[in-house]
Amino acid sequence: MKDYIQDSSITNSQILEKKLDILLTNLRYEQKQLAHWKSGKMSVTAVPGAGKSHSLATTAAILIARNNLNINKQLVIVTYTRSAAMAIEAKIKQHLIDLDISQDGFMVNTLHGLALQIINNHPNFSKLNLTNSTLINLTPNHKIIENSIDKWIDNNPLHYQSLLKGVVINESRTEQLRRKSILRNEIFPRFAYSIIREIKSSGLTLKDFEKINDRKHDNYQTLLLAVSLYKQYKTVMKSSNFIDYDDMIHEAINILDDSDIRQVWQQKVFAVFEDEAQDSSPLQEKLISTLASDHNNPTFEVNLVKVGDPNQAINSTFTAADPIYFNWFCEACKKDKTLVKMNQAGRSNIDIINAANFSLKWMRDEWIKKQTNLKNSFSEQQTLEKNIPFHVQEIKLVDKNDPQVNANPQSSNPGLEIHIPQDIYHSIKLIRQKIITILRKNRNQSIAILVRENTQSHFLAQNLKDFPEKYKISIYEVGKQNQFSQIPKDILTLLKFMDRPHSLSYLKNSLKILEKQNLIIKQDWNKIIMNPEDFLYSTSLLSEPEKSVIQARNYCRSLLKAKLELPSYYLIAFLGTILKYESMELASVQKLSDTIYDELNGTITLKNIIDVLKKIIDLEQFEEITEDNEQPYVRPNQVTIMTMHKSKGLDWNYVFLPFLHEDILSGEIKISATSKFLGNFSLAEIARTQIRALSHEKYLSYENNICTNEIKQVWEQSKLLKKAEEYRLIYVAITRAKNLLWMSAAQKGPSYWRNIKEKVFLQNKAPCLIFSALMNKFPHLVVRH
Ligand SMILES: Nc1ncnc2c1ncn2[C@@H]1O[C@H](COP(=O)(O)OP(=O)(O)OP(=O)(O)O)[C@@H](O)[C@H]1O
Repeated sequence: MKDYIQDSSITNSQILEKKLDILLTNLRYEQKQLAHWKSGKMSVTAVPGAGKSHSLATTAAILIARNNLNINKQLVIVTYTRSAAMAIEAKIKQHLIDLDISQDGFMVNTLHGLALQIINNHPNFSKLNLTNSTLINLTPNHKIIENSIDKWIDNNPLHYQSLLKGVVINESRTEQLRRKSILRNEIFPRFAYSIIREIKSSGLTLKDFEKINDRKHDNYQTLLLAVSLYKQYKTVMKSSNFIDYDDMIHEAINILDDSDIRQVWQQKVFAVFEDEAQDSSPLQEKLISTLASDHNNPTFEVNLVKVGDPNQAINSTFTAADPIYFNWFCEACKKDKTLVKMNQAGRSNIDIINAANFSLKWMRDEWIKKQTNLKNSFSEQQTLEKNIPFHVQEIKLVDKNDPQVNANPQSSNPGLEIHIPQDIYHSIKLIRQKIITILRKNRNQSIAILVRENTQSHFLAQNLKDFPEKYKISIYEVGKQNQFSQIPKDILTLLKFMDRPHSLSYLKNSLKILEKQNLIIKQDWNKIIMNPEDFLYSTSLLSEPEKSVIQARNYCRSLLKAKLELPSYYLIAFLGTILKYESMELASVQKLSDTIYDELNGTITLKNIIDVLKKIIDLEQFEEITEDNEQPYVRPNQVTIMTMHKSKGLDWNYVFLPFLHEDILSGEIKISATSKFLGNFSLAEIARTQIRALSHEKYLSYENNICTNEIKQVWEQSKLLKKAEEYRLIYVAITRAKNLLWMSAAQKGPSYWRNIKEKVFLQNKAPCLIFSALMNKFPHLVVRH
């Protein structure tokens, strides 16, 4: 390269062309198809590790250079998390620096960031007044949700009664009180939270919902309940002058309805590239396809490229994302011959690739088997077959002379180990030995232990805590860092209780936090605190409660005593001690306390503290103190402990997947015992499945029975979708490993992972189904201990 740069007869544009050629040559054949995109719609579906992010960044740089993109004509890249946006932006910038061209021909943004930019650019056209409104981060316990529920109950007494009645008839007054408390404080908040997000992202309007009025409904009229609660929420939000994150996307779409504004944006946008497109929703689709259209020729093909892997969709059971939209986009591109498949991946060793390919095929076959058992009508069966939530894909090794250094790394030992330790402590012992051996040989290796739940991360971290000192190996427990964001919310909950101890919900929420911190024992609080007064100040007329209840009561009483006895400026620090926070968490508590008192500027009362803290939480203004705010998940000589969900998009040399047990990885939706009077299902999940089905109807040419079927059938459907997502989660985890994938399912483990102390009772555990299938497929790699 240096030769031609120094050759004075070569012009700058020739040098640029040469550099672009090199960039292109360094892509694989499949990746080049993306880099050759010129206009129109294209879909790229790629196996894990195929280089989606890598080739997207290279393609962006080539397009920016070849089309002279600049601040007035930009390539827009949309991703789903801020960290992914930052990573892609850094890669593109580096290419542009190497190419010696300006860096303003592109923008990388999350969808919300993009929406905010549109709103801010046209403040006079926006109905949302971002300066006078409060942007809230919706949670199930948010006051707005509580208010919406209360209003809905007042306005819909008959519908409410039918829910209270449930399917288990019990008219006793105590039972009625209990049900009221559970509906109001448990079922409705979760229901409202999930349907609000689902409806908002569904792309459905209230008009769309009107058409379901005449259809048959289930006994609880779940869909109608969802829509009327949603309407109530909108009214309450409006009257409080609040907006939520999804309002911003709606508002950006509304602003773009204006033809002049649309023209400005469509002329500015060269094309839109969407990364992780399997996580898209109809609302997002609407915004980006508007931006990607040609203003002068609206019937022309959109300049839209979607890149994703449908088999890595792991957000659809807790957000409104749904891989089905990406699949449909791929189908459309296939017809137009603009579907690109990237099947070669250089990330992993061949044994890991074989395990991943086998797992995916097994998952798909299993799902089809289950689905066939659920045979509905013929037409439904056909639709379901078309919408199998696993894409047929096989990861292939890269060719010889691949541009990736050390592609498909080889090792003298197998790249897959399947262990069956005696119990979870034995698993830890094996993991410890293996890590020490790996890093003794080569300190440059990166290692991750991926688990299903944060409680398991914590257990692992506790059992590896001597590593930094004894073996000079760093331990990074990711969940622990993230728990810090919970600190202000937990403190607020306790303060609210201290302010109004007779509020049933405040008391219950506080008990849950004490429970989460392992300070008190988990129990059915609905029964115990039905009357807060009795619970807090029991009189001798009432029978002596159990020890565990007394313990909980003492904690609550000490909170109330602190309110009376401590100066207000000391309350937050006091709560940090009560909750037994550790050093880094306590530093965050101190920072929080300082921030609040600075804001209050002298007038410190409990009520004022609560008000300021609420504002801080709603505006997400508080940044906790963490060991490293950049959260470097992949580092040499470090063991990163995190959940499988968080691991998406990352890779490590060595990946450990311990505790692969069926009870935790079955994908069963857990229904709390207290809510069973409604039936053996989750009302929130029923509504989500129905809303999704209705939203799919917009793309299908016929009515989708799922939204009006009997609850039993809808529930079966919800369960299947959840199971499919759980399977995909394991697929994501498996495909993170480069050199070695170490899997285990111990024969004995705890029934409950929270707060595992020495000598906890262990019970027999069944391995999860995929683990058993892998054992059967690769018996020579199984180590029984
Ligand atoms: N053409 C290439 N030349 C060099 N390295 C490459 C090439 N393609 C991919 N890689 C490397 O392969 C690894 C995986 O790439 P990348 O992370 O882009 O894959 P991905 O498809 O986005 O993965 P995932 O599906 O897991 O998110 C990275 O280390 C990347 O640098």
